[in-house]
Amino acid sequence: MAEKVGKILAVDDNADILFALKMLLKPHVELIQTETDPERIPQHLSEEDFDVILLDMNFNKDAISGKEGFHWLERILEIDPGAVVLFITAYGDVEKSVKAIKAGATDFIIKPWQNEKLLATIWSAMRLKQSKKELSHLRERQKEINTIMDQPFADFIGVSPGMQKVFRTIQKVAPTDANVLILGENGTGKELVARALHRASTRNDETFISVDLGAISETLFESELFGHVKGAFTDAKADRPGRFELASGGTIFLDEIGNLSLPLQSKLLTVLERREVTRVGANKPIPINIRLISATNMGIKQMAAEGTFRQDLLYRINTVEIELPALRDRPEDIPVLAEHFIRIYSKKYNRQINKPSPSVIRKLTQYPWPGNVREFQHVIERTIIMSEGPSLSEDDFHLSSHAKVSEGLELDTYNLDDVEKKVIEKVLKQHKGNVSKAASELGLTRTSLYRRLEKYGL
Ligand SMILES: Nc1ncnc2c1ncn2[C@@H]1O[C@H](COP(=O)(O)OP(=O)(O)OP(=O)(O)O)[C@@H](O)[C@H]1O
Repeated sequence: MAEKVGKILAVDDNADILFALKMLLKPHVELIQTETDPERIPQHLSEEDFDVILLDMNFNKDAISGKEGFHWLERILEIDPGAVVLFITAYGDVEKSVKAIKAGATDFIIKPWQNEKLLATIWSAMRLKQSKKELSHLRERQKEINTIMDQPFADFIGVSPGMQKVFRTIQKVAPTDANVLILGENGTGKELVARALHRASTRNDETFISVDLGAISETLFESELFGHVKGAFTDAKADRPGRFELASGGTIFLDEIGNLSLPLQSKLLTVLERREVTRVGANKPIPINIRLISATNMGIKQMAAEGTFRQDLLYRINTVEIELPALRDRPEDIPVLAEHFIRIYSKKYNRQINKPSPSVIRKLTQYPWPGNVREFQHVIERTIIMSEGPSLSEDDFHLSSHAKVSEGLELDTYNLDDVEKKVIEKVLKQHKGNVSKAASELGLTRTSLYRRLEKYGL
């Protein structure tokens, strides 16, 4: 190792041992701090951020029980739960090493040691510390991102009886760890419900990982969800954890679960039953501890009855169901949502916009909102950008293009899939094939639109 890396604290009552460690480690590490008095450990920890702590198991001369070492291990982990501690003892045996590791030590070094072996153990402990640091850094980032992302839409708006019922269910279910299935059309706020459940759960300090199952291709499914080891396939250049592993301790949100093919449903079911994942190319399963929240806009019970969605998987995921009503079915929410988004976008675009007039609210309430709140939000944003004065008038809201689409649509069938296909074709044509514009018009995300294009072979 050319560059000196890592800071090490070695604690042993035998000064000769410490001297030998210092001589061995000095050429390789950034700092090797030695200490004969374990009472001074807390002070060292407060002064320096050590990567690895080498800790003697017996401090009293002739002691062999290791009790003192265990006491200090406990103290160190109290001060820094992420500390990486290697026990040193001359009396090491299998039983004690197992006990030490159970108590939170990372590994075990037996005196007298072989230099090569000792160095190898220290390097791997150092790598572990590095990944622990990265993980905690990622967690902090995720927390920060969650707060930032939640901020503009922190308010989950809804005064209608339908939404009030949803809020009550969230409050009741969030702390229970029960698997939740969220049902509702596109843009009704399913992801908001999932995040609200996570925030109100006991796991709220941990990660919330959202996976759009509809956007993951069949071939990448396992590697994305369960991870892979280096060399498992051509593009696997390094070990990589999957989403389940990343979500462990926290919540995983599987969006668009109804889009999974039957073979992938079986793979998912196995993971949920065993509560462990095996990275692609590995043979050792990794236990996972997750809260599962799923969502779909499809008629999943119908699919289960028809055999396109596994009944046993449905039972696994829907301990509790939360159904989000479509926006057209909760007109009471239109005025509050309008005020909410006007507040957000007038701030974003630095505009002074008044509360919407009753005639504007009437117009917004009469429109059927096929893309639900997402579409509503886009319309408000677009209208604020295009409007001139502080008051929005009815004419500022251009909702007619949607009406035209449906007016000009010649239907020779009422099969919903065929209707959806026709509407998509029409809107795409209207936007000259521009997927972003078409998606926005349809109140869909680009990914959702792409998925539909694939589904209908467009
Ligand atoms: N009740 C609500 N209050 C405030 N904002 C909402 C509400 N419902 C939805 N939204 C907003 O609408 C947009 C769509 O919501 P979300 O992504 O949660 O819907 P979804 O049902 O998961 O959509 P999809 O099925 O397309 O994935 C988001 O920007 C969200 O913040």
